[in-house]
Amino acid sequence: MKILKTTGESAAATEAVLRELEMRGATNTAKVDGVVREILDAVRTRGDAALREFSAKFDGLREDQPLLVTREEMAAAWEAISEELKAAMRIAQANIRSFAERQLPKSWSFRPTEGMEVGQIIRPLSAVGCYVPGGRYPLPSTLFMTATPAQVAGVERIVVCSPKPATETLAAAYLAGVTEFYRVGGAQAIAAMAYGTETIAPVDKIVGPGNLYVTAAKQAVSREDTGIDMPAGPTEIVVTSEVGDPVGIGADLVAQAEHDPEALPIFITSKLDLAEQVVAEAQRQAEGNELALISLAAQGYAFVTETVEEAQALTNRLAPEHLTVDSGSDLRWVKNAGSVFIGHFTPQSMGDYVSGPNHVLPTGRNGRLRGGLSVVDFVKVITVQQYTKAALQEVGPHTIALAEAEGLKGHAESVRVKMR
Ligand SMILES: NC(=O)c1ccc[n+]([C@@H]2O[C@H](COP(=O)([O-])OP(=O)(O)OC[C@H]3O[C@@H](n4cnc5c(N)ncnc54)[C@H](O)[C@@H]3O)[C@@H](O)[C@H]2O)c1
Ligand SMILES: N[C@H](CO)Cc1c[nH]c[nH+]1
Ligand SMILES: [Zn+2]
Repeated sequence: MKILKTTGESAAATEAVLRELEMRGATNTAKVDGVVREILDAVRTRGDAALREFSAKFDGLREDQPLLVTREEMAAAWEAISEELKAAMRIAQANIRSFAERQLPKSWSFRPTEGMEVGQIIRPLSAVGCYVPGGRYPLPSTLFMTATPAQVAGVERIVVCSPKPATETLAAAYLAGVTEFYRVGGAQAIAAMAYGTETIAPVDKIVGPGNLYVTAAKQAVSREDTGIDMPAGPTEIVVTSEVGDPVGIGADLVAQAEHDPEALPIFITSKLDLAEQVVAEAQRQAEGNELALISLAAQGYAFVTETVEEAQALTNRLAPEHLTVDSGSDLRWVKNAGSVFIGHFTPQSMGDYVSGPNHVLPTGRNGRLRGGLSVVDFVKVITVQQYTKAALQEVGPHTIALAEAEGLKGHAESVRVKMR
C-alpha cells in the first residue's frame, strides 16, 4: 500500500494515479473484452455444448454432471451444514428480506384536476437471472442478496447460476426456495441466461456481482437486449477518516482486499501520521492472506490531503463501492458511494452478510449513478392516466397549444377529435 500526498512535490504523480482510478471501470473490463466476446458468441451459436466446454475448462464441470441442480441436492446440502451456519443464514435472509420489503415502491394515483387521474402501478419483471460468484470463494451470502429482493418483488421465474457450487451455496439456495439453479459461471453463464441454450431459457434481466469476466459479459449483453443491474465487479473499499482506529481501519481494508487481486483498497485522510499507521496495520494484518497482499500491493493507496474538505471531495470523486466514515455527521458531505458504513463498530463485513442492505454494489465509479441492488431493480414502475370528457375539454387546449408549437398537427388533432 502506497502513501500518496495530493499536494507538494508528488501532487502531479498523485493526480495521475487518481485519473487512472477514475477510469478503472472501463480500463479493467477492456482487458478481458476480447475473450469474453468469444465466449458469448460461442454460447449464442452452439448453446449447451459451448456452455459445457467452457464450464469444464474453467470450473471442472464433468460430462456426467447435469447443468440443473435438483431440489434434492439442495436439501442434502442444507442437511450437511452446521446448525450455527443454518441460524446465520436464517438471520441474514430475514434481514435482507425485511430491508427489501421496505424498499418496495408503491402503486398510487391522484387527481390533479376533477376528472383527470394519474398514477403508477408496480409490476415485477417476469424472469431474472441471479449470478452468484464461485470462482475463488463460494459466496452463499450473494444468493440471498440477489434472490431475496427478487422474491419480494414478486418475480415469477428466478434463475441462479454459480460455478462449481459449494455445499454452502446449495444450502442457501434450499433455504431461499430456489428451484432453477445451474452449476455454471463466468461469461458462459451470462451468455446462457442472456441468449438461452437448450437447457436454460433466457431471462429478461441479469443481476449480481462477479469478477472482470462476469462484469464484462454483463455489460456486453446489456448492449443487446438483456437488462442488467449495474457493473458490480471486483470489490472496492474507501475508508475516509480523521480520527479512526488504525487497527479497525486496517482490518476493514484487508477484509475487502481479500476478494480479488483486482480489489481496490483505499484510505483517505488529511493526517499523515494516521495514514502511516493504517498502512502499517493493513500490511501487518494481511500477512498470510495471499489475495489481500496482492491487491494491497497493486492497488492499495493511502491518499493524504491538505484539508479535511479535500479528503471529502476526493472520496466523492472516487465514488467507491463501500465507504466507511467516522460518524453520522459525515453523511452530509457524502454524494457518491454504493453503501456507507458509519464508525468503528460497523465493520463493512456486517453489511456483506447480515445487516440487510444489499451487498451487491456498484463498482468502477458507478457509485456516481446509483446505490446497491434493491427490490427496485426487479420491478417496473408503469405510469397510468385517464381523463373524463369534461377534464379533456378543460386540459386538452394546453396539449393542443404545445403540439402545434412543435408542428405536430396529428397530435393536436387527436385531442380535438375527442374533445368534440
Ligand atoms: N461489487 C459487488 O457487489 C461484489 C459483491 C461480491 C463479490 N464481488 C466480486 O465478485 C468477484 C468474484 O470473483 P471470482 O473469480 O471469485 O468468481 P466469479 O464467479 O465471479 O468468476 C469465476 C468465473 O470466472 C471465469 N474465469 C476465470 N478465469 C477466466 C479466464 N482466464 N478466462 C475466461 N473466464 C475466466 C470462469 O468462468 C469462472 O467460472 C470478485 O471480484 C469480488 O470482488 C463483487
Ligand atoms: N464485499 C462483497 C461486495 O463487494 C460482498 C461479500 C460477500 N461475501 C463477503 N463479502
Ligand atoms: Zn466482502
